[in-house]
Amino acid sequence: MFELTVREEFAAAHQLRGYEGACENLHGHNWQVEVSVRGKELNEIGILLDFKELKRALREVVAELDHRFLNEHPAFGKENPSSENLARYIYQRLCEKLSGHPVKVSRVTVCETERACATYLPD
Ligand SMILES: Nc1nc2c(c(=O)[nH]1)N=C([C@H](O)[C@H](O)COP(=O)(O)OP(=O)(O)OP(=O)(O)O)CN2
Ligand SMILES: [Zn+2]
Repeated sequence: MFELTVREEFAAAHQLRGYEGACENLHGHNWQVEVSVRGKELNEIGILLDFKELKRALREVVAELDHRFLNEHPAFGKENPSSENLARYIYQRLCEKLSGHPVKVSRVTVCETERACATYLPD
């Protein structure tokens, strides 16, 4: 089994509805996103999935979030744009984009800061 990992970042604002504290107020983060995919079969030149393709897919997903007020994004109309929900959303969008490739998304980590991260791991 092989695992590839790529990273991206985006800047966005959010507020956590129902949070008892300052995080209920509008504020922003420079979010860091780390994504890993797994697969068993390498192609004829020894590649599981071209990093270029993986980075492109992640950039496309991140572009939908960058410089947005995340609470107004359709995915977060009801669910809070917490790091946990963002990680799951990015996982779901990446699965769609990578469906034609011989890999499975194995984890998505979203960090609000260097010291606070949430990871979504599919069952
Ligand atoms: N499990 C989660 N907890 C919190 C989330 C989250 O998405 N998942 N989000 C927040 C807020 O977004 C807040 O902006 C972050 O709060 P915090 O990490 O406390 O940020 P501080 O800079 O204030 O951290 P300190 O280390 O306490 O200074 C809150 N929790
Ligand atoms: Zn926050």
